[in-house]
Amino acid sequence: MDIIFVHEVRIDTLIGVYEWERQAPQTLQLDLEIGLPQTVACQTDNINDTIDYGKVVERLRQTLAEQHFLLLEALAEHIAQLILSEFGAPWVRISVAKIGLLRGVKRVGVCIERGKRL
Ligand SMILES: Nc1nc2c(c(=O)[nH]1)N=C([C@H](O)[C@@H](O)CO)CN2
Repeated sequence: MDIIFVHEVRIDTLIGVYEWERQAPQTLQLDLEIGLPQTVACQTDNINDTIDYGKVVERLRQTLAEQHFLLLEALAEHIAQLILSEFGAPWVRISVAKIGLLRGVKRVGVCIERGKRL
């Protein structure tokens, strides 16, 4: 299975379990690995035969402007299901991190995998 990766995507969104976190957006850093359903684009050189990572990032920004979550886990699950269903990927790994939230910690977050590696 071939994999498209999109690393260090920064997106501002309302996220968090505490009231103060729902007053102002926080910057999240996302890393995505997306399994490709087929390898045909390697031969055809055609964007229509693969998953366009530009469209993935655009869709991420759109959905996180519209939907807000309490937990990083729920946000990661939402993104994973969106990529599996809308982009036809068989497998995804999604990491979502808050930056500089805890003193002395660069990033905190979650990483989930969904679907099947072909
Ligand atoms: N496993 C998790 N732990 C925590 C989360 C989370 O989303 N997943 N969130 C918080 C708070 O929102 C935190 O970011 C603010 O102090 C705490 N722990």
